[in-house]
Amino acid sequence: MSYSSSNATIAPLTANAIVPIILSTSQVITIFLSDTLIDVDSILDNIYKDIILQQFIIYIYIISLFALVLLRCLYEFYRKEGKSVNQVQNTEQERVILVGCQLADMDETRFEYSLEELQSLTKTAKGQVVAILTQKRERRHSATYIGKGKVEELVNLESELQPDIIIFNDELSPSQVRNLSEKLQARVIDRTQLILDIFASRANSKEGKLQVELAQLQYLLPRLVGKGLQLSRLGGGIGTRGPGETKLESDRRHIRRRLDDIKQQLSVIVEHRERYRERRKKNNAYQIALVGYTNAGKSTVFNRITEAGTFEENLLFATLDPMTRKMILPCGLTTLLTDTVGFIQDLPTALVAAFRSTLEEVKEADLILHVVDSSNPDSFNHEKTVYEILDELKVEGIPIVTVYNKADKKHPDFVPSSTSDSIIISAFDQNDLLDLKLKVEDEMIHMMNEYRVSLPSTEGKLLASLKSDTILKDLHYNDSTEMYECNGFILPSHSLTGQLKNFQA
Ligand SMILES: Nc1nc2c(ncn2[C@@H]2O[C@H](COP(=O)(O)OP(=O)(O)OP(=O)(O)O)[C@@H](O)[C@H]2O)c(=O)[nH]1
Ligand SMILES: [Mg+2]
Repeated sequence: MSYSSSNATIAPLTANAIVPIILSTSQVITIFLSDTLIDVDSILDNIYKDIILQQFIIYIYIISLFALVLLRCLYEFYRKEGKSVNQVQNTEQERVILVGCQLADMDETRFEYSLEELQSLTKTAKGQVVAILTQKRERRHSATYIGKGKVEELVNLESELQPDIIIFNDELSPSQVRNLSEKLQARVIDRTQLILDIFASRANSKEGKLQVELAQLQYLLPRLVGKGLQLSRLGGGIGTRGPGETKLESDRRHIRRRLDDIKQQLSVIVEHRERYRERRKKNNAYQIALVGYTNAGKSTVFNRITEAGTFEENLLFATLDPMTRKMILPCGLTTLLTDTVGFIQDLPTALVAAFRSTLEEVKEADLILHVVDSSNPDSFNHEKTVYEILDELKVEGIPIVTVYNKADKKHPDFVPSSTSDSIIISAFDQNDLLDLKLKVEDEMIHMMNEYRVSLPSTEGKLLASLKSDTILKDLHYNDSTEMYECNGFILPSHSLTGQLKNFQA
């Protein structure tokens, strides 16, 4: 490090040693040069000033260095503290009591599966189930969901187990929530709120966040009691999480304004998505959609046949945003595969509405791959639920292949029940995935028209398109005619169809 002055360059740490030498020699220099052009005193004055300035700068430098080190230490200390506080918050699970009401027309196993599912949902929302309380009733109690005696039982259980939250297995009416909350200390939420909460913590894209917020506000609006009620809902644990930074605390009027705003923003995104879809259609892309019950293994299949990086986890609703990737079939044909949000029994209507635009992708598909988890004892009902939701979304006339997944741990009672074409695979088995691709190829051929053309060698571009855009079954060069003889299958709507007519064999 060096210090520069107008007269000299002096290393700061040697400056003090130089000063006495300069002082002792200054008189001699003054005698010799007294009558000369150089004023030695003024030179020495300047040197003194430089040295004082230099020392001042060194002190400032050392002080700043200390301050910086101190600040860094404080920053590191608080960063670590903050992290450990967050870690505790993340790992600290909320204690949950689940409450279910089995109606007379609901069979025992169905009810058990729905409670198991509620447990999985609670686990996904990072809750810890400490007790499950159930009751059989003709119909749900209009004021408190479960009967009076059962509510008393719940109150006692609550004082014994001290849960943070009590989750009811069905959607509660606003008055049921109110009445139950009056009797219970813990937060009362229903299945819908739990699902909305999971969606809120999963939403990544702008569209996903807006859709979840829309669903949450639509759920909240009829539940606001009184004008101007404040809902301080953020940061309170399960059932209180909002999408992104948006606060869910406000009055009705504000919520309505926000709803309009979200709808407006979503319509812009939907328009963009539609344009994108049109473009894909124009490019003759063959579109395949993966649909299925949550946790069936859609993203796992998607990742392994397209080598994309979609979030796959043994949690419900791992995927919220649809994702599309290229999938090349063994015949060389390029298709577009879309992974979608999982379905669930009693999917909150607000969510179905909010995710309608996302699921529009499915309506546009040429083929649907319906993934079913064959290891789940309730797979039959899962399949049924998916069909019901597809009906609700008005997905009609699209061929469906049922993909029974998780064959490696198939449930002993599992029997394929699909009336559509089906295949049993394990997403972890490469051969099975190849079989799935061949199955897709087969399905496509059923929808295609056969063509036979003879192409002159000058039609290299068309030949390349036939390879990537159609299923080219046979291609050979005929020496005598000097033509390429091609035989394959093409979608009736494909733009190449017209061109091929000119070269029909
Ligand atoms: N044993 C076995 N596990 C599988 C198979 N396919 C998927 N899984 C597991 O099932 C779990 C759920 O898989 P995902 O691919 O996230 O399921 P998903 O259908 O995309 O779920 P959502 O996004 O929630 O709708 C993960 O733990 C996967 O590892 C399979 O063939 N065999
Ligand atoms: Mg997924």
